[in-house]
Amino acid sequence: MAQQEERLRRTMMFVPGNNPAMVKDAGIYGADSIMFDLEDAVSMSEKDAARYLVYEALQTVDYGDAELVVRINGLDTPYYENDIKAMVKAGIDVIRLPKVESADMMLQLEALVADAEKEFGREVGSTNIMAAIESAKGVLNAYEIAKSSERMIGIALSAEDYTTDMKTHRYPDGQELLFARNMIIHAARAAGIAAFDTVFTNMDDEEGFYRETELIHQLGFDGKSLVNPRQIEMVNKVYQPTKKEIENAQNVVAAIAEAHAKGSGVISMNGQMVDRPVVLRAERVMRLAKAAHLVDEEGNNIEE
Ligand SMILES: CC(=O)SCCNC(=O)CCNC(=O)[C@H](O)C(C)(C)COP(=O)(O)OP(=O)(O)OC[C@H]1O[C@@H](n2cnc3c(N)ncnc32)[C@H](O)[C@@H]1OP(=O)(O)O
Ligand SMILES: O=C([O-])CC(=O)C(=O)O
Ligand SMILES: [Mg+2]
Repeated sequence: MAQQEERLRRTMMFVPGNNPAMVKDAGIYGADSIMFDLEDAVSMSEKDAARYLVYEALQTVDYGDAELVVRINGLDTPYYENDIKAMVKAGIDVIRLPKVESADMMLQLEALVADAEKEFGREVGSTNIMAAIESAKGVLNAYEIAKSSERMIGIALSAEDYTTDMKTHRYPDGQELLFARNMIIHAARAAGIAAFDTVFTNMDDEEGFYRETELIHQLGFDGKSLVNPRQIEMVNKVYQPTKKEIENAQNVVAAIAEAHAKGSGVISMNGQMVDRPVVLRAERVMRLAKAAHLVDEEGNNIEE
């Protein structure tokens, strides 16, 4: 199982790699992860220019605490090798491979990333990878893909290509994605990595975006791929814990700290057994509450 430090990944925003203004300002909106796109947002004639622009931006722009991700071109294109070299050289945090259908594809990526790390003097193993699943075959192989490499931090559903492969399209109720979403969230959880839901492309349908975000939050996804900064606030709102959840988490964290101080791992709180899974859930609630600025670094409430 890939053991990566868990960080919040509620919002992973696509930024077209050929758009200098968007690339330069991508850090100001507060996305947890910024995903520069070299693939489908970039036309064939601009592939080299986009790679160069993103490479330069990674050297010069301060993106703060955001995780930096790049979606490279697929393994069936003439571009992916140059993409991998340039992005590893620039020190990208995560390489996202699109249209992944098998674990072998991730192993191919992993080998090229390791070669590039050696070539450019980066620490071997320092570049993380993730897979976007965009076909029936990819969905059926989701678990093999998810556990293919120690470098894997997550898998994402890419529903635009997936629904095309399935000979359907996207509907408002999302029924056509139920199987894929469930496969992906199970594969990710079983492999101990993050699960990302797909983009929502109708910028004028706020209600639909809210409903979809509520659904994927309920299913257990870590977050969503986004196409527009306006979507960030809504996702953060859905992922923000309630006052009651925070209070309960604060009590659990305090109680377990006290128990540990006395050398015990299990305690009872208001007649309820508190053990490791309860503590892990409470710690996640506290991370989400901190990210939403509802509690401070010590976990104390911040007054509104
Ligand atoms: C199926 C797939 O593969 S999806 C992934 C590939 N697609 C993409 O990457 C598309 C990314 N998104 C976009 O290009 C745009 O958001 C669009 C075309 C969807 C909508 O564009 P607009 O209607 O112009 O967006 P909007 O009016 O909300 O833009 C507001 C501001 O946010 C900026 N912005 C919009 N989208 C992004 C983005 N994805 N990344 C960074 N900045 C962005 C705009 O430049 C604008 O900045 P400004 O106020 O300084 O001029
Ligand atoms: O990863 C995403 O959600 C966007 C994408 O490529 C798709 O839907 O095909
Ligand atoms: Mg796609």
